[in-house]
Amino acid sequence: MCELLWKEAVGKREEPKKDRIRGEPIRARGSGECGNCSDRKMLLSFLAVSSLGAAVLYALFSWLIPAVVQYNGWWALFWHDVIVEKTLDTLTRSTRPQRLLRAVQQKAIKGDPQSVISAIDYFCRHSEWAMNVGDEKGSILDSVVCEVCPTTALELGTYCGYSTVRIARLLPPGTKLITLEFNPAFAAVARQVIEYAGLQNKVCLVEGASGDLIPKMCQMFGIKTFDFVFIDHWKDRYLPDIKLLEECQLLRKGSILLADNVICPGTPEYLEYVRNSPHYESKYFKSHLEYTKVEDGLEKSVFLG
Ligand SMILES: C[S@@+](CC[C@H](N)C(=O)[O-])C[C@H]1O[C@@H](n2cnc3c(N)ncnc32)[C@H](O)[C@@H]1O
Ligand SMILES: [Mg+2]
Repeated sequence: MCELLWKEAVGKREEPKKDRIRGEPIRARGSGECGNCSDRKMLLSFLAVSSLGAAVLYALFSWLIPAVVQYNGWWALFWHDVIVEKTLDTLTRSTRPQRLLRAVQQKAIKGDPQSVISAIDYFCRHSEWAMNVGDEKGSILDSVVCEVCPTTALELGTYCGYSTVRIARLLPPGTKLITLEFNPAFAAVARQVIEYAGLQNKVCLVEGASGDLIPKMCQMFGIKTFDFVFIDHWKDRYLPDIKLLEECQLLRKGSILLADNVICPGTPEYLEYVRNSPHYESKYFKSHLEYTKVEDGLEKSVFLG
């Protein structure tokens, strides 16, 4: 009986092939083992290698990459702005500003600017990083706007309208914020974000390049000088554009310039200029690159005339 059961159990295995001349079983080449043993060994090594690979990938994505991009500015921008954004754009067939707008429409309360700001910050901390000034530097921006209490205000670089909403919600009645954005797709999203926050009457979003629009401020809006300018467009434009504001006499004694990202990605020529020019008194506010732990800050410069 036992013999029968044993045959039943092992009988289905292939008989090892035998050497035709010597009649001995042929062993698996090189290993000194039978074919089945070597298959099992291969399977085990495959499982070991793939589990090791999975563990390495897990460590990479759950720990190493987040740690590196939290503390290294170059990697943070490359990871969030190139790798993640392009991948998500391709996978979701939408753009980051469109995804950000959807988050606002789903999470924020219409007509409530604070809820729009919170919805964007939540989206950027939990779903996708985006190049808004962010909550940490945003509170410095808020305090400067409150201190200046401007009657004329200009923003260079709107993107999705996050800082526009932050500034406009604090403006005294009757003050309009002029914000410039040269990317039509970003401008279209920003208009919807500003309208969702109920601030469309306090903001004038102009589509176009700062270099072309700054000289037209008087002609377009009858503006003589700006009390407050928030500078947050492409970093190589900071210096030429404040020189343009000076040339067009759009700065008065006491006008305040607040420049974002002076450390990361950085604006060395601009900093050198405002810190060494006798026409400015400048102060650095240390903070972090939006939604990371990388050092960045805002430079507040008072125009002395
Ligand atoms: C860093 S984002 C602005 C972020 C925004 N201030 C915020 O904190 O929510 C910079 C924006 O400036 C725009 N920009 C860059 N150079 C510009 C220029 N010369 N004129 C107008 N817009 C510009 C870009 O298209 C981009 O949307
Ligand atoms: Mg910025």
